[in-house]
Amino acid sequence: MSSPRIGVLALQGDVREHVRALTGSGAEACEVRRAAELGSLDGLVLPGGESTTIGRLLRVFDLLDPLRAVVAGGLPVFGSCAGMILLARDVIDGRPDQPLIGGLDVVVRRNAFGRQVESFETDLAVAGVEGPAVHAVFIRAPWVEKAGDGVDVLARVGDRPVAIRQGPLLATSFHPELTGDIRVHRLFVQIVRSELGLKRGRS
Ligand SMILES: NC(=O)CC[C@H](N)C(=O)O
Repeated sequence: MSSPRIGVLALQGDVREHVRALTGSGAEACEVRRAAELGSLDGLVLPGGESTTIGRLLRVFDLLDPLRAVVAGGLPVFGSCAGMILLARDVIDGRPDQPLIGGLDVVVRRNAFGRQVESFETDLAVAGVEGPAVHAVFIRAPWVEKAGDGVDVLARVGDRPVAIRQGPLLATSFHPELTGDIRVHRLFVQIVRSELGLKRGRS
């Protein structure tokens, strides 16, 4: 089977790490900066970084509406950390006017784990990821405060969802791209492949 083509939004954040993890998961990965590049993609990753900065750059580069359109059109998207915030329908403790792409029926709390533990690491069981627990790195991470019925929770810290899926959209509060364990990226590539299969079946 040919490799799915997966873009990584490359305005700010840890782009190279995602490209590496996607390539290791059997995808053809490319950096994306312009709306014209979205049309050729089978999937997209929104990296971690700073959601307010990425949001501002989305406006500057006229990417906000094109991204909303591809999400509404069913493109599989994986958002990690800041990427999860961008996919949310609303954010608590965001900056005023912070632009979101939306798509996931969730409200997230930005910088949710608080100052004293802004960054921490823990091992998590993630539904859909086989084998040992995933070592999860949280850096000023959000959590999911409210989720609609269509959202599957794949992992929690305490009772807070930190990995979720809604159809072709996947999001984690943590950074699977930073650990060298590419199983979450493999899960996303699987989602992309099965969406491609569905699309072919329909056409
Ligand atoms: N590591 C991250 O992506 C941090 C997210 C950041 N706190 C934000 O609001 O976007």
